[in-house]
Amino acid sequence: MLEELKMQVYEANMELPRRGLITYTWGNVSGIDRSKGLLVIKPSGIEYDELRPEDMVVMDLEGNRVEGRYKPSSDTLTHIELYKAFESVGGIVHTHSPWATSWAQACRGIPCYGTTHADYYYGEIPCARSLTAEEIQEGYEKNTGLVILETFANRLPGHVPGVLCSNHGPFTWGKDAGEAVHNAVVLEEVAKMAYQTEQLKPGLQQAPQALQDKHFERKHGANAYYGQK
Ligand SMILES: O=C(CO)[C@@H](O)[C@@H](O)COP(=O)(O)O
Repeated sequence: MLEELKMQVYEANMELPRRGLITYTWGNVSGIDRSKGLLVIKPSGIEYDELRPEDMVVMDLEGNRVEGRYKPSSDTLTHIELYKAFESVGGIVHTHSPWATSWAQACRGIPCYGTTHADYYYGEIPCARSLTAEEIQEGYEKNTGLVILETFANRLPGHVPGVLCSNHGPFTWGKDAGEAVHNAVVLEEVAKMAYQTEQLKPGLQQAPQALQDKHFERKHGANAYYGQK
């Protein structure tokens, strides 16, 4: 079942160590088939160099395993909350990539200091609030998804394709698993640049709004013209 999606999700997972976003098994990628209401996700805790396409786990949106010999990623219920709320999203990534995770551990959103950021993320990349002790003890992974959704109450997931979870790490998404990985790579680069920018100039303001608007619009707006559009 879902052989093509399994291959896509497998390849997207394997891109994480190639891009230096993963140490050991610290991350996961999923993709969804909306017509079937099923998602495919990496199994939990299996070393990347042992992973095979057929090891990907098929889940329904209620959190039941539909196919696969392994247990799914421990973050599956977070992915499910995001898929349920963000209808345009087709792929999700979670990593502990060090620069993005450093901002998450500082419980800080990443300000938009330049056009690299604005080309992909419109405005600050937010940091979701910390979970309460009760939210951690009961339903932790689902609640991680719910606080991300709280953070997006007044944001569009298509404008800001990622978030930081306080004291934890980043989640990113996209139209499919490959685009979600692309956005994870960009987030890591932008997190590094923002840190270095603040070292060079503490107290800096975000990039001018007109510049942020121009760079986001020319790639993603109704009249986008970046590349071969
Ligand atoms: O946050 C954590 C562990 O603290 C997980 O995201 C990470 O180790 C990946 O777990 P899975 O192998 O996907 O279950």
